[in-house]
Amino acid sequence: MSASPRLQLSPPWVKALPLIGIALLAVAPLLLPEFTVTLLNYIGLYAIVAMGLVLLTGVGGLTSFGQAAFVGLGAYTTATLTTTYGVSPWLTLLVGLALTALVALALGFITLRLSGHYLPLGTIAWGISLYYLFGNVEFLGGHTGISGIPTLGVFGFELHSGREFFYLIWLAVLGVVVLTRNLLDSRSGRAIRALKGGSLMAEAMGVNTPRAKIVIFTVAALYACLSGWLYAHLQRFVNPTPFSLTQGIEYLFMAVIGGVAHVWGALLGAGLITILKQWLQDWLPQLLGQSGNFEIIFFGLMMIFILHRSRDGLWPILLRFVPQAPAAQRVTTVGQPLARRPVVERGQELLSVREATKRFGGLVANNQMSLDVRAGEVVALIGPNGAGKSTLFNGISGVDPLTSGEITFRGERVERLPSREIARRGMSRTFQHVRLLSGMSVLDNVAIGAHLRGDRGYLPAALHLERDEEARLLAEAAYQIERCGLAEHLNDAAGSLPLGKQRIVEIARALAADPCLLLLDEPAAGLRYFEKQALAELLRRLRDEGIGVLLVEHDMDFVMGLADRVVVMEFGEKLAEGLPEDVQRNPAVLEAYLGGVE
Ligand SMILES: Nc1ncnc2c1ncn2[C@@H]1O[C@H](COP(=O)(O)OP(=O)(O)OP(=O)(O)O)[C@@H](O)[C@H]1O
Repeated sequence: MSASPRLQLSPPWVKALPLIGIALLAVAPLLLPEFTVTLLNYIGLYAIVAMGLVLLTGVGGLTSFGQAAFVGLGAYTTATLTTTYGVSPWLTLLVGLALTALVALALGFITLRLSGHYLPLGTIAWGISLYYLFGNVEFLGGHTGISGIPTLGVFGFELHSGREFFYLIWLAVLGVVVLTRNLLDSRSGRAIRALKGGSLMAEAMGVNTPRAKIVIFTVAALYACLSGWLYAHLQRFVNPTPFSLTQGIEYLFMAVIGGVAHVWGALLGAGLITILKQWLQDWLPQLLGQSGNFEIIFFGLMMIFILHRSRDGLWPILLRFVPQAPAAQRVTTVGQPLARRPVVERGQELLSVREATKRFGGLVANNQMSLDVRAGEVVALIGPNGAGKSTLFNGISGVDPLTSGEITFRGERVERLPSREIARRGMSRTFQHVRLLSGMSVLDNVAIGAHLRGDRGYLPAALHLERDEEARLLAEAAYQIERCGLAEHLNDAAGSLPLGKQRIVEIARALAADPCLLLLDEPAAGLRYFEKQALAELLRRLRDEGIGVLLVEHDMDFVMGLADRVVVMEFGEKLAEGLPEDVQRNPAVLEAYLGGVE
């Protein structure tokens, strides 16, 4: 399958920017004074930590104030093992990374269950705890610290000076940039990007969101550990001060001010804050006539100002002055399309709901509701506002489980399964209130629907060893977009489309999962006449292919012209069920639902 997204050409100099940056970095230590090289070294070290925060906070939406403690873990591990036990620094890097991964997994399992402001508070708690651990444990040198940390040797060449160290630090920065960008540009990356504001939708598409959170938490901690390891061997001395909560806040400043959701924002933020800090530390005491950490006050004010002006930090502002990077042609011709689920024989029962009841406190939103859907039929679920239709959808799809009742999907009881497990069994849905990731392209949004059709994990993604699978996922997404009539919007931001089209994007996303049962919650709302006709035509084609469709819709012409059977709800209960023509003549339905109008 191939698709032809719009391809724009980018000015060659924009494409060359990273290469120009690398060339400048290569010659920098040869030309710049010692002081500037030292400053650049620190910018590199901080940028590595900030990059982790871009992933964790900017993209994943999980705020952490405790990253400095992980930097300390990396620094103290190598400081202790090299000075006390004479272990090779390269081995201590591996030990530090392993230890950090263990600590991050343990802390992540506890902390990431917290939501809202409890999560940042949790990170503050363990950030402070680790800091005091460094200062109070005797064999870690207490507040005096550990000195005499050996230099690093690379291929027999000892890195004694900052100039020599420069290349190692910036190689690490480059590595972290590449890993992060690779990770975000993948199936796993889409799962991570869905965490901020789209967890419920992502789970319904089969994403294991708790796992995604733990992974980015651990990756951010590992970046911090790497930075700490480099720091310890650059300074050759460690004490607890650089790993305090204040430094943790400063890392967050860097990520937020630079551009919290942008990989390059981490570099910008680290550079800006480090240079500003240096400058302010020189000048503010002179201006104010006394010494103190006045720069922190300045950074606080700057943060508030920038967040007022540009919530996404400075990087997006900078981008405005650069000719827009084009939407890359990401969909390519693929040899082998994704495998499809075996088709369920037409007429075979797909879904059976029995006595479904859902209570919200004292309110009974669904009361003893029962319905069936077979393969190759369209069942419409109708009823006045507040009848309980969306609640039933949420119960069936596992998004908000029932209070009681049974749901059998393809012969298996599923009412206690999480939504991602129900999705895995072939049920896919859209939402009444559209749940798209509005800043992401239509292509990426739809590709989330195909999440369960790939299996390459986070590590292959970071190393870009999953390109073949990724190409097939994107080709599938592009095919479904084309099938739903949105090919011209492939690379548009999903949030830029009118609401009606956003609903169609949701259908394409659901179809990308290769479902045997589709739950569509008000798919025709906001569509114009011809768009509704096209949608009805698409749903008829799906029915002919053997897919079962359960549809909530208020547009009666649309429903009656399409549905094979209609189930009517009122006050959470089933009022009537039957063929469209029978339901339309049912006096109870006319009275209660259609207000007695024929
Ligand atoms: N999370 C919730 N907490 C409390 N009450 C809820 C919740 N979700 C739905 N309800 C209530 O349950 C009832 C059924 O709502 P539901 O959204 O399922 O109806 P609906 O038939 O889909 O209506 P509409 O056609 O307007 O979307 C309503 O009274 C609603 O206020």
